[in-house]
Amino acid sequence: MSQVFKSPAAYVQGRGVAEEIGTHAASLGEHALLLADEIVLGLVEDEVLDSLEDAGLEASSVEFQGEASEAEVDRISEIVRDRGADIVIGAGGGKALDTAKAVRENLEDGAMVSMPTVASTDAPTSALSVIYSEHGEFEEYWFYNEHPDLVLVDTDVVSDAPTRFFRSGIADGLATWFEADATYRSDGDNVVGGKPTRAGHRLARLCYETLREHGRSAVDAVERDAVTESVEAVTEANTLLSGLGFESGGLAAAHSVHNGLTQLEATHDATHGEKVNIGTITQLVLEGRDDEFIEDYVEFSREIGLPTALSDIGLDDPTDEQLDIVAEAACDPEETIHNQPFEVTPPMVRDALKTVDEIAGRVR
Ligand SMILES: NC(=O)c1ccc[n+]([C@@H]2O[C@H](COP(=O)([O-])OP(=O)(O)OC[C@H]3O[C@@H](n4cnc5c(N)ncnc54)[C@H](O)[C@@H]3O)[C@@H](O)[C@H]2O)c1
Ligand SMILES: [Zn+2]
Repeated sequence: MSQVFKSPAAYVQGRGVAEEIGTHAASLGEHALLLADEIVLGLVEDEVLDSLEDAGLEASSVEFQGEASEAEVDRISEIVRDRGADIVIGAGGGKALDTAKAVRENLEDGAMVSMPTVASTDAPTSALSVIYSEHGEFEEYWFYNEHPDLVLVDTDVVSDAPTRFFRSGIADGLATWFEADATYRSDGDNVVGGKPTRAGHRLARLCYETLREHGRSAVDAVERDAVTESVEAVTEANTLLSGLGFESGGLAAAHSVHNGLTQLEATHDATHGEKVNIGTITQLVLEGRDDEFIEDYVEFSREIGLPTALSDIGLDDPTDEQLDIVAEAACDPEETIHNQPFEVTPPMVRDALKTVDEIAGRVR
């Protein structure tokens, strides 16, 4: 099978770049529709619509209801068609962006712009949506041929958002390296339909190194709504490097465990990245990493303020039956856990999850 690397056409990041969105989006179409929830509209709507209009585009907005579900995609697609828009701009967290990507698929020759207002996931750059039931359980991935035409990240907006999102994005980015490396070692498939290139693998490594080198002080800065060079570095790692790294590098156990965890309603208040961090530590245990390595990862997670115990993501005293549900879902034949360079079975995942919990109790 061939090696494949894919990416968005353009990536723009910096302080105040929301004001420039019109300049960057002008060549993509004629009528832009901004999709964002009430909170995010309150933050960026005026600025974005003004910038689009100043660049000669027609511009309007629609309120996102919060879940990246098939029903929401259908509802928004109809609004976009009614208005005759040819550019969909998703602004907000991963769910708003994933919904905007799915809506673009329903347009003929439509363009799509990702404008993450939190550096919480690596969703902005990818050509896929993670689709949930209307009640928030993971359902499936929808894959597309086209990437976002533009990804635009305003670091002033990102640093003003609650720090929890920024921490969660770091977790999503840390997982990228372990998953891309597992895929590389197993000669598994990446997410864009091929074998990983050296670029996909090395960008995942650069993501990890950037987060380990700048993560702590970037979190300190964001706690005070400050933008520093470390905040720029971590925003790029969480968004661009993690995005290219996971898609062209490949996913493995950490995200399958995340998907399994979403089966338990008790985890629904934990963010994507928070659940992924439990998935990463589970992957390290599955891989039989030595104690020092795992303890170092757990300690770093703590310093960043990321969950390391099941109770940190809402699972106080989970029963074996609950952990079996998670493990079964994580080992679904469609899951990326099978990119690990060894066979993974549900009992292995259940036992790794229990061990992760015990390690978290010991490593303080
Ligand atoms: N498609 C992909 O490649 C991919 C990759 C990773 C994650 N995901 C998906 O992304 C989703 C998780 O995304 P998420 O963690 O960003 O959460 P989210 O999209 O569920 O929620 C983000 C929340 O942050 C709020 N918000 C956004 N910007 C803000 C700001 N500047 N200030 C204050 N509040 C702000 C929004 O109102 C919303 O409530 C999951 O559905 C996950 O599966 C997709
Ligand atoms: Zn993720």
